[in-house]
Amino acid sequence: MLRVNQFQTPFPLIPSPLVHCITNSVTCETVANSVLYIGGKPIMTEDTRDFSDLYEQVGGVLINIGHLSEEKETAMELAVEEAHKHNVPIVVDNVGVSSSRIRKEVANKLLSFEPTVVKGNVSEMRTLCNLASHGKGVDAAEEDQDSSAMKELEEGLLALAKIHLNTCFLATGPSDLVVYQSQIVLLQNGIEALDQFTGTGDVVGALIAALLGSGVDVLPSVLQAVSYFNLCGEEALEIVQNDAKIASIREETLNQLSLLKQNESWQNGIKGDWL
Ligand SMILES: Nc1ncnc2c1ncn2[C@@H]1O[C@H](COP(=O)(O)OP(=O)(O)OP(=O)(O)O)[C@@H](O)[C@H]1O
Ligand SMILES: Cc1ncsc1CCO
Ligand SMILES: [Mg+2]
Repeated sequence: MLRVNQFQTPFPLIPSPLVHCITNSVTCETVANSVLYIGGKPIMTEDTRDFSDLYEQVGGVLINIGHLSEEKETAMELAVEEAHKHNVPIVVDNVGVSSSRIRKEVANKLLSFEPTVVKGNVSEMRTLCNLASHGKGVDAAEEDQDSSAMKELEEGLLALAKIHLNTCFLATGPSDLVVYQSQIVLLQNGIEALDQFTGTGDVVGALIAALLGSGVDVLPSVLQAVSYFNLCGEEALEIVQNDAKIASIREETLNQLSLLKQNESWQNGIKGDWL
């Protein structure tokens, strides 16, 4: 069992981290607001002329490959270089990597920069491990979520983690697999509805970048950001129970991002195990 008080709560985020996000325009606004709701400061820019000044202030960076273009690819590489120069933690979200060769090329190039965290849903992370993936577009497939597929993914991520010693790998889904060096954790919070509206994975990536940006260590940042988001979903379902329309669950999950952290014992709800 994961001991819930093993890690100090990261909230309030002090100092409030500036989180530079290069992300997709589908969920850009939701991602920016989510960073604000948990106490960070988002800035969404892809104009490389901003970067050298900006990185004097940036605490964490999110690179989400959901919407690619050649210009964006260049911006992503420059942002990662600036981040390294300034010792800024980097989160890479491999959105849609199972669905096109160019996304896989970009994902592999970004991985070679040794990001702090590399994430995706289970199908996306299978692609990164060179395992067969049934992911469709930006969504994961059920076939990639059964126990034998998860075991295979665990082994694939362990092998990647042996090569990339400074990178923590996160595969999200009904259970979330976290592999960092030789440590493996399986998290179990969340609700099914979190896979029924878009951008939940994008938000989780931004929350991780915010926690890293306020100085939280790598493994606690990943475990707490995923669990916090999923507990917000659980709270939301309780609140809207009698009106369980998907957009209401979405809205209440986002409301909970600013509310749940006011409960000092929010971590008591975390479910997970070291494997
Ligand atoms: N069936 C489920 N049960 C519980 N939690 C879930 C479920 N599906 C997803 N989640 C949670 O929702 C969050 C996003 O996971 P998901 O794997 O759907 O990301 P994603 O596919 O990258 O999302 P998106 O592309 O829409 O941004 C994670 O915190 C995950 O734990
Ligand atoms: C639907 C979609 N397409 C590209 S990015 C995105 C949002 C989920 O990440
Ligand atoms: Mg999803």
